[in-house]
Amino acid sequence: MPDESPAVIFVLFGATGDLAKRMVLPSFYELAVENLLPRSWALIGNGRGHRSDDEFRDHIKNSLTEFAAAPDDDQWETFAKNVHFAGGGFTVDDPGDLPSVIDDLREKLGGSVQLVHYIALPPTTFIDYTEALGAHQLATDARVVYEKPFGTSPDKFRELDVAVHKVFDEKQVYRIDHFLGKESTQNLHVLRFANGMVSGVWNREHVEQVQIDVPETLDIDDRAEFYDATGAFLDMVVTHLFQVAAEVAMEPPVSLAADDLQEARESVIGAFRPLDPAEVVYGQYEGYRDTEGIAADSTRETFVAARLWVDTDRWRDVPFILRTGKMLDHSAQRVSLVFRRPVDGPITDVPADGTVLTFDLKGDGSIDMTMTVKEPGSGTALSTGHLSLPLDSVADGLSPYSRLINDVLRGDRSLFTRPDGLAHVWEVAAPLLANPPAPQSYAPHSSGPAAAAELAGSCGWVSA
Ligand SMILES: NC(=O)C1=CN([C@@H]2O[C@H](COP(=O)(O)OP(=O)(O)OC[C@H]3O[C@@H](n4cnc5c(N)ncnc54)[C@H](OP(=O)(O)O)[C@@H]3O)[C@@H](O)[C@H]2O)C=CC1
Ligand SMILES: O=C1O[C@H](COP(=O)(O)O)[C@@H](O)[C@H](O)[C@H]1O
Repeated sequence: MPDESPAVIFVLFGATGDLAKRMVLPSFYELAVENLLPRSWALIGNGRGHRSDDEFRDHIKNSLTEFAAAPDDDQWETFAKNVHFAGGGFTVDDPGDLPSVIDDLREKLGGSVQLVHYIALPPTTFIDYTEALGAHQLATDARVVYEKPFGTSPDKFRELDVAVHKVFDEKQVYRIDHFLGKESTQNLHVLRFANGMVSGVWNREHVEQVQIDVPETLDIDDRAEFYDATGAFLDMVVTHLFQVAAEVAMEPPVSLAADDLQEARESVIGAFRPLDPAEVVYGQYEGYRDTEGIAADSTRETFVAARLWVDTDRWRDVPFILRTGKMLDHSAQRVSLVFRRPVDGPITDVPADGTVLTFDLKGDGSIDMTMTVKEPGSGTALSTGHLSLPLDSVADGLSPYSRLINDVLRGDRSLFTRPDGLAHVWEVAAPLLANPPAPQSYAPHSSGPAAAAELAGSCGWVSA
């Protein structure tokens, strides 16, 4: 960043929490080490309790050691000098220590200062903290980042949206969905629009179905209370999987400028058909109810598979099959376009999953192609072959959270969600929330309920 960029004061609400230690703090440190922060900056952690600056610095150092890598001594010294803690909570009636810590830092940093508020708090508190930011004049010209989920039901979404816009202008708001920050997710539009060979086949004429498949081997033991109140559908589908589906389904944006890209992605969500509960399978892994903190009669889903339809000329009648769940037999984050088999010509016995373009979103990401080829040797038997382009072979990328926080600092909103898109998300979700199917039990470390396999039809789940 050039030297003339304004100083940044980054206020992390929920600084003592799980997300902060696993993602936000290590990412902020990564930006510092990569020289992607402005020349002058300060990080303020906020919480209800009191901690000294040094205690908070130790907390960050431990988080880095546990979730990233132990910091280099010199780099850590430079970083730690800019870190502060403002305790005592933050409410409309009592702002605690935060305003005075910000005032001191404004004076110390001098010149123009960009305030960035990162709300890494339980979603039930988003409205209170938003109102407090307004009440204590900390919203003017600031940027604010909301963690997901932005709302927990159609009504709660609307309430939150109104509360946020009473305090902030839409241009100040960054609703984060870290799946949009993944390298491979961004290649869904770059590969498509930069390669005529790909853009020409990105439609219903050539694509039989789209699969967005995010199985996880993880359990929920560390987050039992959050998970039992949330479930797989809200935790993963209305958030990450819908945004990724929109990345696949969008029409070409006017340009890749932030507003155009965001407009293309968010507006196609308006064409998602409300989910039909008959096309959704819920599952719960055996043993879930024995977890500490989970009610013995919980019907919370730990697995979802759903068929989504996108009613545009490009995608009409092409199923988008979404799947995610905990305690499954493998972990993956794959978006696959399964291509139609040739309808005429000399080769008719091509397997249903014989031509598949896959974007692997996990880690550094890769783009993979499965193609039907001739089995080596005599005869004309068919086989399938795979090509893989690991994205770390192209360039070193930032982790998704670092990438998105960097975008906030640069004022680029292209990879953040918009309220019109989210309003549609909740309309799509509403029939299922009103009438959820009973979860079917599945064995831990299996592929989930058998009924989910049927949703994928003759192709099967291509990442299985
Ligand atoms: N954890 C994860 O893996 C992910 C989390 N998220 C989202 O990030 C946000 C934060 O999640 P996470 O860090 O897990 O949450 P935590 O439950 O760890 O809460 C974060 C912090 O918020 C403060 N807090 C807790 N309850 C309240 C309350 N009722 N009022 C005010 N402050 C409170 C606590 O800090 P103190 O006691 O110091 O005040 C706590 O350390 C959520 O919106 C979540 O959905 C998104 C993706 C992944
Ligand atoms: O937001 C969430 O995402 C993670 C999976 O994403 P990853 O990229 O961090 O692996 C998921 O495990 C978690 O339940 C969910 O809250």
